[in-house]
Amino acid sequence: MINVGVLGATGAVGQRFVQLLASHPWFNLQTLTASERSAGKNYRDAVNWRLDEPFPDSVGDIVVSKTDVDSVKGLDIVFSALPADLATNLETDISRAGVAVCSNASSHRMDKNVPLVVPEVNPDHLGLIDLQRDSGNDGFIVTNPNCSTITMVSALNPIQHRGLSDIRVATMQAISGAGFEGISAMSIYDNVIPYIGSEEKKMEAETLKIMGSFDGSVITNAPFSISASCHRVPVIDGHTMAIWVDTKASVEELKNDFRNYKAPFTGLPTQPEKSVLLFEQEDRPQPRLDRNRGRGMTVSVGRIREGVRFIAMGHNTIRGAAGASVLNAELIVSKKYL
Ligand SMILES: NC(=O)C1=CN([C@@H]2O[C@H](COP(=O)(O)OP(=O)(O)OC[C@H]3O[C@@H](n4cnc5c(N)ncnc54)[C@H](OP(=O)(O)O)[C@@H]3O)[C@@H](O)[C@H]2O)C=CC1
Ligand SMILES: N[C@@H](CC(=O)OP(=O)(O)O)C(=O)O
Repeated sequence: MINVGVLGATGAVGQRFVQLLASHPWFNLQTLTASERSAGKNYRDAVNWRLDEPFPDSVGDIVVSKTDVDSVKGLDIVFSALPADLATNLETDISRAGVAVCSNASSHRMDKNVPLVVPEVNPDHLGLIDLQRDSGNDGFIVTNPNCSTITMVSALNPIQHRGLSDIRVATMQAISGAGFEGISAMSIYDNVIPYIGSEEKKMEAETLKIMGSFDGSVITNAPFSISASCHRVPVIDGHTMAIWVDTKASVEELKNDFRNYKAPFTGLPTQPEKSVLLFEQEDRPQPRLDRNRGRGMTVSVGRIREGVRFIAMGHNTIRGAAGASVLNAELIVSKKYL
């Protein structure tokens, strides 16, 4: 078994990590950290469990640790669900202490030697781990993208080989993306908020890195332009987006690409049967009906029309956050980086 911990284990993403790791077949969840407010309490007393899934009793007696390097030294992997300002230095320090960090936080995503990975899209970018290890330290940082970015690149991946240019996207993002205390009911009920801080820049920059090519030493950005407009809507979980792409391929060719798409690997425990699912019905996908497909790991697409325009939707705290990080860790193990 591989010994793992979760940083920020009491938060919205942290609870998803705990749910996914409590009975994971490869990973032994040993350490849970949070703020000084929670440290020293049993996890069951520290956490306000807010997921639909039942609280995993097997981890209830773990005593929550402070979030520092000493608390996680000796673990094989830590999963980070920390606020980005805290993650910046701490993730670096933890990796320098010899621990592999699989992070959800945005702090290191665009660092030159840090892989920003969606396993189905750019597994080869894990090669950057070797460059991080050039300094003689076994630890490293691997990141997963922003939740909207993950949904979009997962949906573009099956059709990227057609040659894409001038990508435009308009998102409709769930409120769980802002964290448990992130947005008040008075702000979002009966409303749409046409602004999510830094989200558009992240979608644009991260997509070009992930869909770019890696030659063993540097990543060259993907050769298309991308323009994003991001909006918060009153949905609990599941980010939906309308995507426009310029391509010479026909609608029927693109539908066949989605129908025939297979992930480039098998056998990872968190991998869904279908990473991308094409809906033929004209009113799907919908977040309430489709976000839990593939245990929250399937990205659903539909309404592919001339233009070319289509809809994509993914569970933002599973496929878009904790599940993405756990799948990255499984890929890291399967590729023998650990
Ligand atoms: N991939 C993606 O797109 C997504 C990424 N995220 C990212 O994941 C991270 C966590 O987000 P989310 O779960 O929504 O946030 P929450 O606010 O729900 O949780 C924050 C967590 O961090 C802990 N924490 C807060 N302050 C401190 C501190 N000073 N020292 C130590 N621990 C602290 C909290 O502990 P306590 O309970 O004790 O206060 C809690 O466990 C963020 O970086 C966010 O941007 C989020 C959603 C999707
Ligand atoms: N900003 C995203 C969630 C998030 O935290 O993104 P990031 O991991 O890029 O900070 C949302 O609100 O839906």
